[in-house]
Order: sequence, then C-alpha cells, then structure tokens
Amino acid sequence: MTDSNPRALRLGTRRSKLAMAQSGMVADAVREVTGRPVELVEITTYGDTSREHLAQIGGTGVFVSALRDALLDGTIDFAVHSLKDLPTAQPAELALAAVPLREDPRDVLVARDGLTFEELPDGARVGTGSPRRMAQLNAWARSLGRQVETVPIRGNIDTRIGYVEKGELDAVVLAAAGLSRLGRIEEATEHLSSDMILPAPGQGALAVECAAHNAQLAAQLAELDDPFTRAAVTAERSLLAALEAGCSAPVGALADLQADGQAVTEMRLRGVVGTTDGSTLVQLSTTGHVPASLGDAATPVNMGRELAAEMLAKGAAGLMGERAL
Ligand SMILES: NCc1[nH]cc(CCC(=O)O)c1CC(=O)O
Repeated sequence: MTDSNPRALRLGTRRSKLAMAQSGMVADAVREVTGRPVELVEITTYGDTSREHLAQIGGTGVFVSALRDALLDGTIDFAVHSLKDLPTAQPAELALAAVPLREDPRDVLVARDGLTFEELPDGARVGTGSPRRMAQLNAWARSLGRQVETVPIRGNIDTRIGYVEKGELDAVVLAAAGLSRLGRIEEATEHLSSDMILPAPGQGALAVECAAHNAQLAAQLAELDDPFTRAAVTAERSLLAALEAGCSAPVGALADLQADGQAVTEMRLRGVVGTTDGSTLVQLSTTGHVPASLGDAATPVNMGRELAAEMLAKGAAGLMGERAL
C-alpha cells in the first residue's frame, strides 16, 4: 500500500488464548503483505459463553457466527477461524480469502506419566467429547483387545490438560495445531498416527474471511493463501458436506499431497465414519491428480464427493445417524 496514513484493518477475534494466538499470527502476516496496521477487535461468541456440550448446541458453527455477523455489519474487516470450526456451506456474502499453510493436522495424546495410547491400562479414562475421536479411539482400543472409557470434556486447552495434571483423567486428546500455537506441543506424549486416528476435516488449517464485496482486501489477504493446503481442505470438506454430516458427527478426513514440482500433484484422501463405541468403522481412501492450477477446486471437490458416495454405499449413513453422545 502506498497510502501514507492508512486506516488500521480491524481483525475480529475470539478472546480465547488459542484464538488470540491464531489471530496474532495472521495479523503479523497481514501487516507484512498490506503494509497496513492491524488492530484486534474482541468478539464474544455463544460457543465461548455456553456451558453446554458442543454436540447439544449444534456443533462448531457456534464459534463462527458472531464473527461473521461482525464482518457483515462492518464492525470488523476480516476474521480468522479454525477451519475445522467452519460449517461446510460458504455464505455468498463472505469470501474465504485465504487458507494459510497448514500446521500438523494430527491429534495428539497428552497422558499421565508420558504414556502412549497403547501403553494406557485397560479401562483408562480418556477425555474427549468428540464423537470422531471417541469412535476411532474405541476402535483402536478394541483392536488391542482393550477398553478405554471416553469421558466428555469441554473447555479450553489449559482446562483439558488440567484434568490430566490433577489426576482426574489418564489422558486427553487434542489437536496438535492448537497445542503448537500455544507453545505447548512439548506436553504431547504421542502424536497419534493418521493410520489410527484421522483428524477432523480442515484440522490444523486456518480460514481468513472477509466480506465478499471487499474485493480489494480479499485480493490482499489472498497473498496468505497456500494452494496445497486449500486443495487438501477443500477435498476434506467436500467429503464432509457430501456425507451431510454436521460438524459434531464422527467424520474424520485427511488429504495428503505429494507435490512433484511439475504439472500435477498426487493427492490421497482418506475418510472415516464410525459408531462412537468403535464397534463399526467405515474407512476408505482414494487418490487423484490435482492440477497445478490449484485455483481450480473441481478435482478436490469431486474426490470428496466420490469418496463420500463410496462410504455411503458401505453403510456410512446409518453410522452417522448416531449423533447424541
Ligand atoms: N474443537 C475446537 C478446536 N478448534 C480448533 C482446534 C485446534 C486448532 C486446529 O485444529 O486448527 C480446537 C481444539 C482441539 O480440537 O483440540
């Protein structure tokens, strides 16, 4: 920007430590690409104040809607969300201006005494309220001939790890990205392999959103976009949307890309749906070639849809009916 005294861009953020960390990182990057000052504007969302379990209050959209309202009424210029918290339908009035380079998408275990999942004793109490995590953790335990007791928990990362520190739980499962952004990744006792636990669609990625009519700002924010991350999360979210699953449904998905520096990139998309008790999982994968012109979302979108169709044919729909925990 050549503007000599530009107005500060207002970045709307939730007040949680994680949201502030994520917004702070994006604010720095936006200052760099626009040359404009960025100020943080705190917005309280229903998801931050409610004590109810996420599955009961309608899933992750609760973290997003207050920020989106502020974008639409012009209180803020742009917002940063955890991409996995975004509903799959993108409102036409809002532009997903950038999906920056993704952090580690995996889940991690934070367990007492440095334990890994396979080292947990039979009957161990593992904190997570996520049906996706419950389904896969229980399936994993079953494959070891063991049981774990999944315990629904809520609260921020400090609170969750606190259950282990206080000895109330043997372990909790969290997203690696959240711990990393808070500088606490060293506390993970195991990075859970995506062969055992597929993350939530979009996990580890951020979404930078602004009003669609603000084309100039959208173009500037687009400089933060990582096309490979965008292709991967587009495929994962397309799978989720085609499964017609709410964000609290037990769906895991992960797309890996192998960039060959040439015209095409090979992408593998894996998806899983299961019953929360882990007795049944439908897990499938597909591979495809994503054109180097990654601006074209057709291939990732189609891969997600096709994999969803195969999963539905294998009975995924019946498993997702089980929404309550
Ligand atoms: N469920 C809430 C949420 N939304 C985003 C993250 C972590 C950051 C990310 O996945 O990008 C978390 C915490 C967690 O699942 O441990």
